[in-house]
Amino acid sequence: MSMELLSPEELEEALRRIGAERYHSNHPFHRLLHDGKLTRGQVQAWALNRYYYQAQIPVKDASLLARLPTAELRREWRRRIEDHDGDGTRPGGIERWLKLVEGVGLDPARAVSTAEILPETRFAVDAYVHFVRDRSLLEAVASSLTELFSPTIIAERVSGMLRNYEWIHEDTLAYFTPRLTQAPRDSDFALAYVKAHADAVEKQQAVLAALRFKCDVLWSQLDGLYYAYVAPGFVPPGAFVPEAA
Ligand SMILES: O=C(O)c1cc(C(=O)O)c2c(n1)C(=O)C(=O)c1cc(C(=O)O)[nH]c1-2
Repeated sequence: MSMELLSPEELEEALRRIGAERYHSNHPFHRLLHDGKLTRGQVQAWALNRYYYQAQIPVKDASLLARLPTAELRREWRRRIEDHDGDGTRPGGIERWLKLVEGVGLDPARAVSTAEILPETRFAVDAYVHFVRDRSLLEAVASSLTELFSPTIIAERVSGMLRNYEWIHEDTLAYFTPRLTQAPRDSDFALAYVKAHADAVEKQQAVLAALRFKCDVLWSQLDGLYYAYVAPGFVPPGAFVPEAA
């Protein structure tokens, strides 16, 4: 790996290469999900586990927000929290994810309790929250950059799932529609921040490592789902067990 100072454009290219190699769009569970190869119980397991990620996103954003030094930066980041928590009148992402859980046939209270999620989900999501809390502000911002790649996977997932599961309807997947505009807005801001502030070799290397870490957070959640619900199918004690189809 070269350890030269990259131009901002080269840094962006290096970040995008990490996404091309490591983003969870390359995971076999994602393919099975959008190709219609999963049973309803397996899709339920995905929705139930992914809820924990959704629920912790504003928690990690609140810890990041607290460290931003200016009103302008805080205003920008605050929007992310509102997107997920809602404003008391319009539902936010957490509430919309619960509609998805309900839409795939599970009681949303089972997602909210988090009692039945996989240990991999809990460890990976908690590691993300702790990373953002404990690392530099620059690394924390950089770890959100997987969102550069999410519009593509979301478009793939939504069209694939609507095409391939007759029991999934458009309103079930409504969670994802606002993400297609929120994610580019958020990641454009984070990318500009990172390109402006990663002005030394060590900072650039830390930024690249932060994005690799975050790809691992997403990847290991799908690994957990695959191991428990696809093959070999070892569901950890206490975790969600799909009803027999
Ligand atoms: O559907 C997806 O594949 C996907 C991926 C990601 C991501 O790349 O972290 C996020 C989301 N969705 C998402 O809905 C979301 O709100 C979100 C927030 C963040 C973040 O790191 O701050 N990532 C993501």
